Formats: sequence, structure tokens, C-alpha cells
Amino acid sequence: MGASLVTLNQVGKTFKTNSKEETVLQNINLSIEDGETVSILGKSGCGKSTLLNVIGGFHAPTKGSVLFEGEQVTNPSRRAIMLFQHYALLPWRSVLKNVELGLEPEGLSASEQRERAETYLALVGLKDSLHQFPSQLSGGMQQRVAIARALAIRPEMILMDEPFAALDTFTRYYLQDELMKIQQQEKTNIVLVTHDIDEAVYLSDRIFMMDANPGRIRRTVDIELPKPRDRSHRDFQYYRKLILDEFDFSQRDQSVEYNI
Ligand SMILES: Nc1ncnc2c1ncn2[C@@H]1O[C@H](COP(=O)(O)OP(=O)(O)OP(=O)(O)O)[C@@H](O)[C@H]1O
Repeated sequence: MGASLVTLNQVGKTFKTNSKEETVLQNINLSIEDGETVSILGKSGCGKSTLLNVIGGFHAPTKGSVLFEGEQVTNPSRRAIMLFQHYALLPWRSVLKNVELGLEPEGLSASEQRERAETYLALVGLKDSLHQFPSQLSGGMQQRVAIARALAIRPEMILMDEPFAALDTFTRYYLQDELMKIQQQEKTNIVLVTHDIDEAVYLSDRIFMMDANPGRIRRTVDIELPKPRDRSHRDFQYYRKLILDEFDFSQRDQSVEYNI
């Protein structure tokens, strides 16, 4: 096996404000192999988004190092694109122009730019919506535009911060399926922040489970199930239960936790 795509060595992150100092990440060691989809799973406030931002070069670690293909990460780059929960589309630009916007720094000709944007919009099933505006689309369609915009840049890695959290269950399942198919086709590495255990088990090759105060990796779980996965299969339920047990949820009222 070659070198890891991403390696974090002894990473710590402390935020300093006027009144206090908060250590949000402590002693994070992890590696992400090329081709993997990994999830960072943990309760609210445990430092998931901070960890994602450190991986993407948006926050500098206070301690330790972050390596991307063996090179120190010091800044965000187009090799790792961030995808947010709230799409971040420009409302005054059409679907096509939103995707083309991400391509402007690449210096493509107008026709190349358009062709690339159309290719990725077709990939996410939006070839008939090129000239619509974000406000004319459902939340799920808007997130598909955002996914197309990220893919069109052809990054090596997409960092996703709870990308489907604002969507209803049916749309979320649909987009999780789409994302999995696209990932298998494009071979883009995905790092997904979520607090949805099902989403993590459904999509991930590996799950990094985090504890809070300070944020640290509690346990890493390899999900050894072929894709596409069957959410109702007992092997899927095995991993789901393993994670619920690890977070100590299984002792509580299970009707609350097994509510899908
Ligand atoms: N730029 C910042 N400055 C100061 N503190 C910050 C900053 N960013 C995050 N924090 C603090 O770091 C802690 C972890 O936040 P983070 O957003 O990483 O958690 P999270 O697990 O992603 O939470 P959630 O699931 O609710 O989004 C919080 O206490 C937050 O207040």
C-alpha cells in the first residue's frame, strides 16, 4: 500500500479568546487512505467541524502536523473542497453559473468551463435544471448543485460538514445513495462530519468516533460491508449497535434510538 492521502500526527487545537482558552482537539492521530470515505462521528460540540477544518487547512493546528500526500498542509487548497450543510449557492446565479463559478480560477475557455459544469450537473441528475435559480429548487436539488460544484473542480478530497442534515429523511437517503454511486465512479475521497450514525455506517469505509472536552478519537471502526449497503440487513444493524453501545446509548429507551 502507498503512503496515506492524509495523515494527522499528534494534532491539537486550542482557541484563544479574550476571556478564555479552550482546547478543542487533543492528540489526534489518524490517517486516511486513498479512495476511502471516512466519517467523523460524535456528539454536538465535540470538535468534529474543527477537525474537518484542520484537515482542510482552514484552521492551523496548535500542535502536531497535518500532511496531505506527505506534504504539510498550511492553507486551504483546491485539492480539498469543503461542502456545507447550507449549500452556499449564489441566489442571483443560475445552477449552471453557480457551478461555473467554482471553475473560474482554472483558466478554462468558456466552452470548456460550460462543458465541465454540464457534465457534473448531469452526473447529479440536474441536466434539465441548468437555467433555474437556487430559489426554484428544493433543498435536495440545491445540495446536488453544491455537490456538482465541488466535483467539477475535480478535487482529490471533498470535506463534508453535515451535508444532509437540513434535508428530510427521504431526500437524505436518496442523496446518500447518489453520493455513494458518484464516489465509486469518481473515486473522490470523502471526509464526512455527521452525528447521524446510520449515515456514517451507510457511507463509510471507516468511522472515527470522537469524545468531547477535549475532542479526541475514542475509537476507529472499519465498516467491512460491501456497497451498496442494506440498512435493514443484520450486518448493518451489527455496526449500528456497536456504535450505539460505544456511545453508551443502548442502555436508554431503545424506542427513542431505533426510530427509523
Ligand atoms: N473559531 C473558533 N473560535 C473559538 N472557539 C471555537 C471556534 N470554532 C469552534 N470553537 C469551539 O470549539 C468547540 C467545538 O466546536 P465544533 O464546531 O468543532 O464542534 P462540532 O462537534 O462540529 O459541533 P456540532 O456538531 O454542534 O456542529 C466548541 O466549543 C466551539 O465553541
